[in-house]
Amino acid sequence: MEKNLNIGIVGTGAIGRTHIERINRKLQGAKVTACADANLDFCRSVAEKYGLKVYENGEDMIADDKINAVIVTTLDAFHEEYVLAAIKAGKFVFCEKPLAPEAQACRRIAEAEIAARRQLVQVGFMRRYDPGYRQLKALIESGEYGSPLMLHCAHRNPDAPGFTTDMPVENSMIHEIDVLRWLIGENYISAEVVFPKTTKYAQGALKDPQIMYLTTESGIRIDVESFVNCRYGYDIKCEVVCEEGSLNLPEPANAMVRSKASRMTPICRDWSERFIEAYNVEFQEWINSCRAGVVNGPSAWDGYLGQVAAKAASKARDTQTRIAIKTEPTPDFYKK
Ligand SMILES: NC(=O)C1=CN([C@@H]2O[C@H](COP(=O)(O)OP(=O)(O)OC[C@H]3O[C@@H](n4cnc5c(N)ncnc54)[C@H](O)[C@@H]3O)[C@@H](O)[C@H]2O)C=CC1
Ligand SMILES: O=C1[C@H](O)[C@H](O)[C@@H](O)[C@H](O)[C@H]1O
Repeated sequence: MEKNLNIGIVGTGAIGRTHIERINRKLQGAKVTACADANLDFCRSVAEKYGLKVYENGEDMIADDKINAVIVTTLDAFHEEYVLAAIKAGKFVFCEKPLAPEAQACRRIAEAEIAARRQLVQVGFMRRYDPGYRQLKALIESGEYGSPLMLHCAHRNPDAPGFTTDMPVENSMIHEIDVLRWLIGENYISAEVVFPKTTKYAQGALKDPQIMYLTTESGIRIDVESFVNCRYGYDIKCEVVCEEGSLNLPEPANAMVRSKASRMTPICRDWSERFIEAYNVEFQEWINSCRAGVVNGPSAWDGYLGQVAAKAASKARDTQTRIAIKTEPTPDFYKK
């Protein structure tokens, strides 16, 4: 049996700490043993809590022979440098979404991986590991309900302090962009974004809600509502309308409470709660695959395809026109 992984994490912020907690206190086969972060003081406090070694910079940690695998949970703008450092060091690297804010940066990472002749990168598109989305994929692939024709989706947050109009597509709906392409097995050919009436709860100039329309190669029409100030909870919906049936993403199994002549079923408050099982499955499978020497989760090319679509949707939003989504042919290196 392969030895346990010693993982180094760059980025001890909100989601970085949830990943340390799940790997070191719940999952098997690996431990986060080291960390680095631009905010060194806070990084030290996290290291003290979990007994980690602190590195003053991420590159030194990544290069250390004692580190077998890397997790990147910094702000988006710094993903590329650390992912490239991990590839250069020949180490498996899990990078939270997005792989990088610009599609060309994702291409640079893919080219570095191809040059290294080893697939080392996995991108944190955790919805592919959610049991509900996996059920939907199995139902579609069964063929029992005919072909998908339309998808109706919603991605709602109770609130989103500091959100600006450019964020719903590239920070939030990037999840739908990836998971829906995985779900139906088709690439996108165009994007549009429209603005319904803005809620009074939108801060500053934020336009909220927004609706993104995607069209796939075979003509499937997808609408994704992003409503980041819905007030009532964190609510994710996905309906796949097929020729002979409608397939719906299951709600999390929260107990219904009957009290005072009423019924109440709690709704999740954020993604860490709604997708807790997806994150755990995602990381256990990543750990297992790293120990086996072959990673097979969302690749750097998936990261590139997602970013190209997201940038097209952003341009559609800013120009209020339909924008074509054009990607480079998939390199043989990434063909399953
Ligand atoms: N998969 C998912 O559902 C989610 C993914 N994310 C992604 O995770 C990443 C982190 O998000 P949060 O934890 O919410 O942000 P955060 O702001 O809480 O943490 C980011 C951390 O990065 C550190 N940092 C910034 N620049 C750095 C640099 N140059 N070198 C090293 N460290 C640096 C900051 O000091 C901070 O500790 C983002 O890319 C975000 O898109 C975030 C939330 C959910
Ligand atoms: O990555 C995420 C989370 O997973 C949520 O789904 C989004 O609403 C959030 O904006 C984003 O940071």
